[in-house]
Amino acid sequence: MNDVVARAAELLADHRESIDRLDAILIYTLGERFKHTQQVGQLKAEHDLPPSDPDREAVQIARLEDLARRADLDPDFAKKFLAFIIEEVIQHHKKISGEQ
Ligand SMILES: C=C(O[C@@H]1C=C(C(=O)O)C=C[C@H]1O)C(=O)O
Repeated sequence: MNDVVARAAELLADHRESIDRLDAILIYTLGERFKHTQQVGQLKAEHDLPPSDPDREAVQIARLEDLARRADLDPDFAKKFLAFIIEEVIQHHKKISGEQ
């Protein structure tokens, strides 16, 4: 292996190490987020509140789009990512309330 190829392999390994570390942060962060949303689901079920809250979601989407711009992340991607997570949360809330 020449020096250039060896250096590229080193850089690749460094990037992959960072990616693995950040993926772990994402997973643990999502785990924490779901613990809170499960508690919200319990509260909603106990007080007969609907599983979804579109007004709250609109505020969250606007906030995340703004954060994404500041973080050099595509705001459309941030919006789709949040929508994907919220959809899963709403399914959990429906299950908790016995609606599903
Ligand atoms: C967690 C809630 O329930 C739903 C899920 C949300 C979320 O995952 O952030 C946001 C709004 C609701 O549609 C909530 O009402 O706060």
